Amino acid sequence: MSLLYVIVAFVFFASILIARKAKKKTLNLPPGPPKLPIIGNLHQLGSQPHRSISKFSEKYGSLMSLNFGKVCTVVVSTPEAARDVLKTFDVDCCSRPYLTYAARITYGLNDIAFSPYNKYWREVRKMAVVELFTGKRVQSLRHVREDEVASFVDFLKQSASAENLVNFNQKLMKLSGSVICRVGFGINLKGSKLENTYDEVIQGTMEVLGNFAAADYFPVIGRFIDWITGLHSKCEKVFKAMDAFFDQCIKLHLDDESIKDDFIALLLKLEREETELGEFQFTRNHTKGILLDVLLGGIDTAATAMTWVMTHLIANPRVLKKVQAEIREVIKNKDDITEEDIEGLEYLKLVIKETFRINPLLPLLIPRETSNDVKIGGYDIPKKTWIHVNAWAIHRNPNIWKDPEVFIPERFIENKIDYKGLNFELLPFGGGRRMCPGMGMGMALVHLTLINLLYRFDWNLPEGMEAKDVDVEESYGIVCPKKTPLELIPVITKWT
Ligand code: HEM
Repeated sequence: MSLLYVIVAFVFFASILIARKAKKKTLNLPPGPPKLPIIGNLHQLGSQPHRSISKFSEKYGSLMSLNFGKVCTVVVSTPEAARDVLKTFDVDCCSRPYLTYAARITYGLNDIAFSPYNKYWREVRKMAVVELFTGKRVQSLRHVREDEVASFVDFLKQSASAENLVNFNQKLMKLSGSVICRVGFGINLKGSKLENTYDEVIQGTMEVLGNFAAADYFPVIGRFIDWITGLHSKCEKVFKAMDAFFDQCIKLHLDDESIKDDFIALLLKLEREETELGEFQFTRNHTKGILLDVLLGGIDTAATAMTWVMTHLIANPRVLKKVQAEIREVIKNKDDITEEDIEGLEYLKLVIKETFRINPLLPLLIPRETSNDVKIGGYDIPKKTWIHVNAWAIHRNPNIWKDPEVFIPERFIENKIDYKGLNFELLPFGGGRRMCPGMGMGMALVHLTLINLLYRFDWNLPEGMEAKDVDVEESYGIVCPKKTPLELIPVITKWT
């Protein structure tokens, strides 16, 4: 009798497997390069996946299939295909894949950026857009940006007097971190007990999330590999440090109820009011998950964007001269530079756009996952396929951009393409439902800082170096920074 059960079970499972295989065979999947058994195309990613993938897309087209271990992915690399994914079929393509270490660090996906597309995400994203990232809130926090930029300018004056080199990668990260800590956590980092913990938390989290995680691609054995490489224990260590950091920041708020205007105060209010998000009630873990998004989303991005703008300006003296002339003409000896001043600075806006085109900070955005079977461009894309939108490839497509490798802000004079999610040719903030909600906040700091840097100071390269020697190579991580630090000497001017 029991043998009969075994045979029936065997026939049942075998027929499911055969049916699945048959279905897969009849699917019209996007084309892609040949794959190796088990690892698929992982060996072809290289140290800069956005670049290697772009090369394959030139051969296989705007929608291309790749396999990474057990994961099936589709890479999107033209504006038309990006429009399909981010607009026409956005609702089917806007979930996120389960990433093992992101899940741990976000308190079980209780955040916005890594949460799958579900009722919780829809509610929390709505809350964030209405409460945390509104234009009004960005405005109300301008005094923080102005204070921090002013003390950065003081630091630059001292460096200029001593003719010291300033490491932009490092110093702009500090500036951006100080702003986010005040805006998000209500703490003044400088000289505080949390300063060292903060460095450990930020760097550690970026490293854990930027590392290759075998667990995401190979069931069972992947976790073992991560355990051997030390990623697992590193993640646990970083998680503990981060959790302790959040607890200390939250305690400061609970001890002093007069702290009202930052993100923690707002999130604690939602906890107290027992706000409902979908089927869930807003808890401390949600507060911490969202704080993590603010740390990750807010610090590296703005700092790296400013470093890239300065890098391209130094490498292109003609553009630097032109943008400084514009700023000095518009600001005209006004000492209190404000964020509104960006309005009159048309050329600076073009410089920033061109920087985002040539160096999108997240070249493959954040991976998406289909939540239904979907047909795009005549191809079948099954449920649970990962989708990478290769913004880097789109930004360098020679059919859209003439001389795509060259830094030419003037290309945007006639061309009205913008980065606010409506033009699929330029996607530094992504697009569709998952588009970056912190764009206004990030850009406010980028604008104010750049106006100050370019209005008040001239900039010299280190002794013996010329503009043509400036290295514009990027390295790969969760955000793509300049590979070698940008080091410049500030020079006092009559506008300082
Ligand atoms: C120059 C600055 C910034 C750039 C270039 C940038 C870029 C991006 C990109 C490319 C995405 C992925 C979009 C997608 O998957 O389609 C994203 C998502 C996100 N960003 Fe930003 N970002 C910036 C600033 C900020 C700031 C200041 C915050 C918060 C304080 C923030 C919070 C987020 C969050 C929470 C998400 C996830 C959205 C979701 O999945 O629903 N970002 N950002």
